[in-house]
Amino acid sequence: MIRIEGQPVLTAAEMRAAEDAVIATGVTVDTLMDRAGTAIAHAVRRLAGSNAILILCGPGNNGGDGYVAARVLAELGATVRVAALSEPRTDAASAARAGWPGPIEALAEAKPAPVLVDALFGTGLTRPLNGTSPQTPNTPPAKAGAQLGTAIDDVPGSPNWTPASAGEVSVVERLHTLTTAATLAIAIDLPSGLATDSGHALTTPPVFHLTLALGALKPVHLLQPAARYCGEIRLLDIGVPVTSQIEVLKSPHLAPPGPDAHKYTRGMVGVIAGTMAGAADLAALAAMRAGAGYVTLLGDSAGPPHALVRAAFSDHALANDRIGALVIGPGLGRDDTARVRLDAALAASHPLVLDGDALRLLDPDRIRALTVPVILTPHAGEFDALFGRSADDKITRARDAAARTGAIVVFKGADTVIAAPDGRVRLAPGASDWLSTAGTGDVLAGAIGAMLAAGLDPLAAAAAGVWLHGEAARRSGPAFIADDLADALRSARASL
Ligand SMILES: NC(=O)C1=CN([C@@H]2O[C@H](COP(=O)(O)OP(=O)(O)OC[C@H]3O[C@@H](n4cnc5c(N)ncnc54)[C@H](OP(=O)(O)O)[C@@H]3O)[C@@H](O)[C@H]2O)[C@@H](O)CC1
Ligand SMILES: [K+]
Repeated sequence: MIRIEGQPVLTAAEMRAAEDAVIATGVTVDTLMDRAGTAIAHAVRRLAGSNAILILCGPGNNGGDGYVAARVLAELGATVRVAALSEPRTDAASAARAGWPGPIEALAEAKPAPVLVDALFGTGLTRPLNGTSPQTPNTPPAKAGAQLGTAIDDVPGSPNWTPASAGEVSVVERLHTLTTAATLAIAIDLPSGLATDSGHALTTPPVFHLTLALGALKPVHLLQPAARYCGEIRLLDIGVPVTSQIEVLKSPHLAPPGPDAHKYTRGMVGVIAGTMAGAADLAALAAMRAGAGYVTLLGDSAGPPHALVRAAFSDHALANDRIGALVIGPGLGRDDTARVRLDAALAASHPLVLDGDALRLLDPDRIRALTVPVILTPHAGEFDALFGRSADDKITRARDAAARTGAIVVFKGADTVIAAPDGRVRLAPGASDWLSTAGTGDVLAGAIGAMLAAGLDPLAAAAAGVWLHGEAARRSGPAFIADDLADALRSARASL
């Protein structure tokens, strides 16, 4: 099981193309399914210990993976049962089922087990589960002592098999019931019911403890609301080479200051204050805690720390060519003073982090006309206001916005998407729900400002800022306030 940091993320079509490329070299689908099922079996065996396992198999290749996993688990000595939704519809899944020597129960009648493995639907689910299965398999006739090793003629599709006659079963209801009854629920590739690429649920699945992604991560594992159903995510290698412009965010390489460092070599950040001075204070504090050597706050400010250099807002103060990044937007306001300060900031030719009210005062064309590196940090409301609403998925929207403005776009949320104009994307996994409190966005803007001023390229700066922010939140536990979060950036940075 591979941890997900830094891993490429592929859409369903890209994953199929990667598999097809391997198949074109002479490797069969059955071989890939065998690798997938075997990897699943070993992972499940490690997690399940001696607990009994129930594997739910669907009609496609996701179900095929389930049959292979069942066979290998049985060979490994595990107590394993299989329940099927319907007949296999692919040759590979049929072959996999034929390789399972035990009985196959009807999903409608299967009793729970302590460990539940969902191999009903994977990347092939393209429409909602309508709640009923079209071909409910009948329970095979029970033979005395029928356990593992039962003859193959007991399974659906065999001469002894009789199709369902006892009505339809609600797939979704059975999945929920059996998952809830289990103490460990594992989804194969993705929880059944979720769309692979959009982050949406076609049908609401239960919440799993763990999802074993096959061959590569997919957007479903990172985008909300889908990701919250996946639980922990681990990647299983199935020998399919994959590359993508989209990667999971990973911890940044941030070198500590060298012996010849001084405050300016570590990066000077200018933060522009506005009507709500506290927001700019938070951004400035965050820039300092993230490691900036010198932070100056231009405009009215009152709070600590003493290390923050305060100055009146002026074109002269803005013209300081030591400033490596300007942060503008937190608490800026939208009045005439705010517009004057924003115009001056855009004219000052420093790399920019544009947040909050700055995003409300600008339009995409004006951002596109800027010649300095620019990082935008909109939350969903600011994003909609700037780029318009759209039904597209969050990755597509962030990419389009980056291409349109020429800026790095940090589309914030529980599933922050960072997109560059050249199409590269970084996806931040599993943000703390406690980040939903005032001022945390200001902290992010400041942290990104520190990274930009330190000389990281804009995508790396945005990614490093988001990572530090997420790690600081994780370290802060529950019920922190934005001031605590800014302070915790120090410990997040120290953990690298
Ligand atoms: N390709 C490879 O090399 C490898 C792939 N691998 C594995 O394959 C998985 C993808 O397999 P897959 O493409 O067969 O799709 P899968 O998710 O099993 O389901 C499709 C089936 O469900 C049906 N169906 C769809 N919607 C439905 C609905 N609402 N209600 C009812 N039925 C519905 C659909 O029917 P259809 O839409 O054609 O009518 C079709 O029969 C992938 O996640 C990974 O686990 C690995 O083994 C490695 C090698
Ligand atoms: K599944």
